[in-house]
Amino acid sequence: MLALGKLLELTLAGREPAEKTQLTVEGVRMRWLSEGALEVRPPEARDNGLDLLLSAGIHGNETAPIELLDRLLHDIARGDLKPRARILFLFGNPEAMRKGERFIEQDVNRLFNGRHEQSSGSEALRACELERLAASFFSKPERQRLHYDLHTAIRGSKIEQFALYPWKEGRQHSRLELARLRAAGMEAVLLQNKPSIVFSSYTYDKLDAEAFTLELGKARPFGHNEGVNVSLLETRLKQIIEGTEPETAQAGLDGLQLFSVAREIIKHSDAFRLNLPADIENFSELEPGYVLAEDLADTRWVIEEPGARIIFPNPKVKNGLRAGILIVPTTDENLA
Ligand SMILES: O=C(O)CCC(=O)N[C@@H](CCC(=O)O)C(=O)O
Ligand SMILES: [Zn+2]
Repeated sequence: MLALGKLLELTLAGREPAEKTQLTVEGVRMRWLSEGALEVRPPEARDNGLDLLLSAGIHGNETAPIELLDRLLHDIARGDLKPRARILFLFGNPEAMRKGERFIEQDVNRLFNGRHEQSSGSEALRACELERLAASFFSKPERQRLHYDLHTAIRGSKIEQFALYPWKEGRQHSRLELARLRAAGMEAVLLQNKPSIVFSSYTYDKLDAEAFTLELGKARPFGHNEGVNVSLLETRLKQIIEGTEPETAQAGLDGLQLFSVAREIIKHSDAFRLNLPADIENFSELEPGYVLAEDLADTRWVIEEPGARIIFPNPKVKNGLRAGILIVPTTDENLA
């Protein structure tokens, strides 16, 4: 296999490849751009006009998505997968991946859309570099732009695989993209309703990509991901890459559950308390009247919304950041 197919090995070893560009037997050009960043370009005659950004390892301990991208890259480097799309593979936080940690000093996925400029340190620099790499990749006009930022969650989930769909003023969420996600195994989608500082929001908002964060299961160390079943997603990604994706019937969304954000729970101070068991699962329902969280100055987060559920509860985040999202079921009536 071509050395550049071993991007994960290079990244985990903190090594730069001797040769920065290589051609597969199929004439596919692989170009190492920077640590954890590799561009794949099909021969011009085979290029179908899709620019696909696949990122993982934004959180260094979320290894199932990293292993998935590694498998795809190996297949391309061996000539077993024959891309018709241009692809950018990104491993988001190499330093944290090497240490098996979510992040080192600060969460890279809270540093996009301008936030890295108000910060310092290696993770702020990395967020800036990821924005630059994505912007340069998505700078070609008249091409379709798609970004999947792959994650696994800190805790177990009543709904294992789901997507978060960013928001932008004046832009409608696409039914076709949701149908594609359903075919890729996603069981639910959270339709965001305000701007955000995560990577997929940056590529959606600033680079006009169709962009999603995908949650694929629970985070585990490398080699321990047999419980994370990514087979449907993997099949779909291979089809997208090879341009052989079957048409998706978009009318009914095939049972895909839709949610919207009711409220983001923001931790304001060290006095913040989240009144949930440590092992609570994502998508657990909370009854109206329940005091979910308390903070300084008698701030209380009381559930008011019927059908409310919690995702990503995390009282350990830094002050000023999201310590959970309260979501409610929604319908497909506003989809484009
Ligand atoms: O399990 C958790 O608490 C977090 C899992 C995770 O990393 N989720 C992403 C979601 C990004 C988004 O809002 O689109 C994150 O929190 O960065
Ligand atoms: Zn993550």
